[in-house]
This record gives sequence, structure tokens and C-alpha cells, in this order.
Amino acid sequence: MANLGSPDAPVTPAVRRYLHQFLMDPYVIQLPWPLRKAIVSLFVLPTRPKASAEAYQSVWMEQGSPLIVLSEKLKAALKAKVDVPVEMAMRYGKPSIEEKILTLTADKEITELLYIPLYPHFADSTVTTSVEEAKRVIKKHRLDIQLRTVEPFYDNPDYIEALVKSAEPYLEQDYDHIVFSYHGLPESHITKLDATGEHCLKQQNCCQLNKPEVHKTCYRHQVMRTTQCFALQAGLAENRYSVAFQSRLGRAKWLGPNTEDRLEELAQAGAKKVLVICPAFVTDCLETLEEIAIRGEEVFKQAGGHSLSLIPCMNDHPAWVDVLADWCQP
Ligand SMILES: C=CC1=C(C)c2cc3[nH]c(cc4nc(cc5[nH]c(cc1n2)c(C)c5CCC(=O)O)C(CCC(=O)O)=C4C)c(C)c3C=C
Ligand SMILES: [Fe+2]
Repeated sequence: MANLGSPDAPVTPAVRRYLHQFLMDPYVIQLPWPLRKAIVSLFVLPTRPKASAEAYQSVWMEQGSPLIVLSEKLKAALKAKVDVPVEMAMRYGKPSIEEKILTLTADKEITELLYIPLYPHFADSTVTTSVEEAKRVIKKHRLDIQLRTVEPFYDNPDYIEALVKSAEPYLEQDYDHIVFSYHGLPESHITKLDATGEHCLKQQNCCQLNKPEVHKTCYRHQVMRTTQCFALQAGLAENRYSVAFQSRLGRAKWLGPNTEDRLEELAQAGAKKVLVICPAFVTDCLETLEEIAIRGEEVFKQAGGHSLSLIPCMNDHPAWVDVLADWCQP
């Protein structure tokens, strides 16, 4: 399994190293190298590492970054269920994809690698970069193994069922509204993958149209489908949920509406208790525990709301571990 990764420690130098590796990835900031380097060096690295380090400090666990600790717990739970070797790697920071592929393939009997990028929805900045890194490692070390990659699973019925099951204790509570808050993406990351050049984000309802060839790489379509499948499975009434996008960076045009704006609007419209679920992440991380549960709650309360509850990610929920174990079947 491959997840995103975190800094080694919640301190400015470690966060700077992490952000440098992350943001210099051409799949993440999709600009030519000189421009990317200039933006990262001049606009991001001078200030963001300190602010991000403080944010990490507010959620850091005794054993480390929540994303790493919870990913390791997921690995341990899956290991206990299947009789094949299991490893958890990180695209940025440690343990690297290279380290973990080499650990697994040190056993010469291994001929096939099942690779699970831990992202339900397709994006070049998450799925493609993880898969390309695995391919690079296999080529570099001339490994004689077959790579079998699990495709984005945004509407896989077993995944949806596990997601709903993991959210059930929260759905049973009293609430006014649920916000499905997905990690944002610059709109250009989506439109550049639309080979027709005339579909994605060119009309209001593009994500609802039957266009499987473009929707295979359309993050927005896929998050809308996850929401729709979840709502259907959980029996949510249409006026009780909405979709928003969090974690913007820089000046590009990002997908909207913005989660904080949506929370403000809901409070101003009289919502007192909101739930927020973040299905773009399978493990809790900085973006859920700090951006939503801490800062999002502040925004909601300042606008007149009473409480915001973050629905935890699936993490090592048994229903999710069962789904992964099923995918591990040859
Ligand atoms: C151009 C910048 C970014 C894109 C595009 C992007 C896409 C993207 N990211 C995730 C998942 C995660 N991102 C996380 C943190 C994070 N993301 C960005 C920037 C982009 N992400 C930054 C700069 C950071 C670092 C923290 C910060 O300074 O704000 C995390 C959390 C990592 C952790 O350690 O907990 C996750 C997870 C997805 C799914 C995605 C595209 C859909
Ligand atoms: Fe991100």
C-alpha cells in the first residue's frame, strides 16, 4: 500500500524538507521545472514550513505523524488477515516506496506485486505519481516482478459499504447537515486530462453526464460519485448534505466551493450541528485533524454554529480491512 507521507518531525526544518520533496514533484505543481522551483523557493519555503510545523504540532501523536501511525495500524490489521507479505510505503518522506519494494522483493519467490495507492479518486498528484514511482524503482533495480495496481475505487460497492459502516456511529447522532469535504485540486489538473477538450468543467453538470472515457481520470466526477453512492447507501436526504473542497494552495483556480466558505454559509443559514466526512483520505492526517476538526470548527462556530464533528477516516476499521483483504486474493 502507498500513502502520501508526512514530515519526520513537526519542526520547521523537517517540514521544509518534506514540502520541498512534495511540491517539486511535477505531478503536484504542474509547471515547468524553472517556474516550479521559483514558486517553491520564493513563495512556499520561506514561510509555509513554520506555519505547517505548528499545525502538525497540534495533532502530532506520541508515536509520530497521524498519517504514518494510522497507516501502520492499517498495515498491521491487514497483515493479520492475509497470508502474503504486506508493506506500507510513503510517496514522500519515509518509509519510501523504494525501500518497501526492495524489502518485499528481497524474497525471490515473489513474482507479483499488488500495489494499492491509498486514494479512492484519481489524480495525477496522488495516484499517477505513486504508480510512476513504483515503476521507476522496478526499472532501476531490474526487478523481475509483475506490478498489478488497484484502480481508483471511488464507487466500488464494497468500499462504499465500508465507508458508510465506519461513519454509522456519527450518522446515528442528531445533526443538521453533513459536508463531504474532499481535498481540492487546481481545475487545470482536471481539464488537461480531458482528451475531448470540451467536456470537463465546460458546463455545470459535466460530472453527471455519461462519459466514462473522460470520467476515468476526472477527480471531480469521482468525488461526486462517491458522495452519491454514500448518500444512497446511507439513505441521506438530498437537502442534508453537500460537497466542498479543502486544502487550497497558491493562486491557481481550484475546485470549489471551498469547505470553510461552505461551513460559514451553513452556520449563517441556521445549521447548529454539522458533521464533516473527508472521503479523499483513507487515514486521518493533518488535513482532517487540523484543517477540519480544529480550524473548520473555529470557522463554523465563529459564524454562529454550535458544533462540528469530524467523522474519522476509515483508518483500520474492520470493514475496510476486510475489503483490502479481499483485494489481496490472487
Ligand atoms: C499543489 C499542491 C497540492 C496538491 C495538488 C495536492 C493534492 C492532494 N493532496 C492529497 C492528500 C494530502 N495532502 C496533504 C497535505 C498537503 N497537501 C499539499 C499540497 C497539495 N496537495 C500540501 C502543501 C500539504 C502539506 C501540509 C501543508 O503544508 O498544508 C496530506 C496530509 C499529509 C500529512 O502529513 O498528514 C494529504 C493526505 C490528495 C488526496 C490530493 C489530490 C486529490
Ligand atoms: Fe495535499
